[in-house]
Amino acid sequence: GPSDHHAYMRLALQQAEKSPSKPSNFRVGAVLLDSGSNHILATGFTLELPGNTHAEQCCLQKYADAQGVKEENVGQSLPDQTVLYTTMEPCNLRASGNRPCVDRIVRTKTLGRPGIQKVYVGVKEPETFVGENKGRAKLAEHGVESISVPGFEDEILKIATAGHQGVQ
Ligand SMILES: Nc1nc(=O)c(N)c(NC[C@H](O)[C@H](O)[C@H](O)COP(=O)(O)O)[nH]1
Ligand SMILES: [Zn+2]
Repeated sequence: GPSDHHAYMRLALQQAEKSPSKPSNFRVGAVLLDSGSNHILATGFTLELPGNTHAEQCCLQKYADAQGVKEENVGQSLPDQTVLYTTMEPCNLRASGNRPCVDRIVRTKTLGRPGIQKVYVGVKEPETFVGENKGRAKLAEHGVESISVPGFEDEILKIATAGHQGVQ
């Protein structure tokens, strides 16, 4: 129910606080969850893993590692009712040119596996780096529902932009 969504978004926010601040990205936290059993599959935060990684990407990579598969094939190992909580909506374009998380999420739907069914989002991505993020529509096209979890916007953005120029 709604209180569960708040609890998981709070957990994602706690992950974001672990992220080192960097002026060229946002500090984001994410939680990969089997909503059928309420078992947390993985948590992640921006830059947790080496290689300019995103929070959502770290969740997928960590779970893939635990399952002994490559991240690109992680969809085959995800439980039937997998959802993702992320403090900021998944990126649809990255200034670095690295593979966006929307593509990584869509890629989990493969070989008849349901992959990530829903993405619970704390805030939309600010237009700081790549303009308007239109990833929600792309997720919807591929059957991934995006659901807003309100109430944490100020905290999320404060954490996300720590270390940015001109932010107190
Ligand atoms: N949802 C989300 N999770 C993250 O962990 C993260 N860092 C961003 N940030 C989005 C922003 O658009 C990109 O951070 C910049 O476009 C720079 O791109 P890189 O991060 O260097 O690939 N967004
Ligand atoms: Zn991303």
